[in-house]
Amino acid sequence: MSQFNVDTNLITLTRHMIHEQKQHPNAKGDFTLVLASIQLGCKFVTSLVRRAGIAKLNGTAGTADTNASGETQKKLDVLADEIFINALASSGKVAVMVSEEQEKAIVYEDGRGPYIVVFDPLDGSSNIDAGVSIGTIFGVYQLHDGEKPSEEAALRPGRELVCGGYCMYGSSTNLVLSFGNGVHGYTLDPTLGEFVLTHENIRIPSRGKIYSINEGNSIYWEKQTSQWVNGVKNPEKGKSPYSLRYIGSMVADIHRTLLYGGVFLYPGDSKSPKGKLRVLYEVFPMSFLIEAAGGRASNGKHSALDIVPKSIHERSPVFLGSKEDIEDIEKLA
Ligand SMILES: O=P(O)(O)OC[C@H]1O[C@](O)(COP(=O)(O)O)[C@@H](O)[C@@H]1O
Ligand SMILES: [Mg+2]
Ligand SMILES: [Mg+2]
Repeated sequence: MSQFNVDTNLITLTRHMIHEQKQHPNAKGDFTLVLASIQLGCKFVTSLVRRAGIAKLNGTAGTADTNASGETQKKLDVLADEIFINALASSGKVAVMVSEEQEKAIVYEDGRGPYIVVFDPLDGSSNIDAGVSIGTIFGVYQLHDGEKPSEEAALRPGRELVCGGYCMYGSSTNLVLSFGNGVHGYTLDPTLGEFVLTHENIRIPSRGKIYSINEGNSIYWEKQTSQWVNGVKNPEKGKSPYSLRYIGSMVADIHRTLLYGGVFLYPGDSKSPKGKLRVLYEVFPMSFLIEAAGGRASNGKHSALDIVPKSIHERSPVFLGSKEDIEDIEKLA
């Protein structure tokens, strides 16, 4: 801190990465480049989100196209996808990309690598036009020694992630990530253009007071979900019921869950037995963060990080949050 009460020694994500790189004498800086490209993507998307209404970037993309999950694409979905693909490609270190908005994986067979990046370029699309928080979700894997880049190479359990995170475009832009040991949050200083460490070592409370689920689907729920939700709404005498919070942007709902505790649920139901959220670029990175923060990530039966996806846009039910709450849900399976 300077004599004028200005922190002249800010810990930024870039600085953190350089520090991490120095801890590994054999590191060539490849991962630092990948993360620099993710940071660039997040800053670029921030600038578009902030100007979306003025620059007429709200609304659908205007094509008859839907993405691989059959959802109509918004203009910002398409732009964010292009931004991240270009940024990651220019790092020269990403051999395989899987995006929500691309039907097939993008595979580079020109010897670049060694990373695989899976991402949801813009999460919470339905909230874009209302100015509600949205985000980007990403996960990074490393190709095994001698492994050729391919779409199949991305079909690995979430436990093998080397990094998982999200960027939330809300009242501020927050980048939250983990390399497996601890979860840190950085806030974009719009004047510096840098992500500054603001939330060091985030730990999720072991039990929460909030449940987060699309309750409009309750007529379709399976017994496990109905029983647990009914339980927290109608507690035994002397205990308070849980509060309901549901934004409808996974990034924003998980951000709150990480900071305040509680649960975020997108279960399977009779309408959609596998739920809605996609394993590779929604369930895995968020599960990785939740578990690294001391919480529990489940598909209702076992850790969501142990799912082995068979296709890149596969879905899974997901139950994320405070460890004791999620264990209670698993006991009802
Ligand atoms: O409207 P629903 O069915 O409650 O679904 C909400 C969920 O869908 C999502 O918007 C899906 O993400 P995309 O916007 O990336 O397709 C999640 O962010 C959110 O948790
Ligand atoms: Mg999403
Ligand atoms: Mg999306």
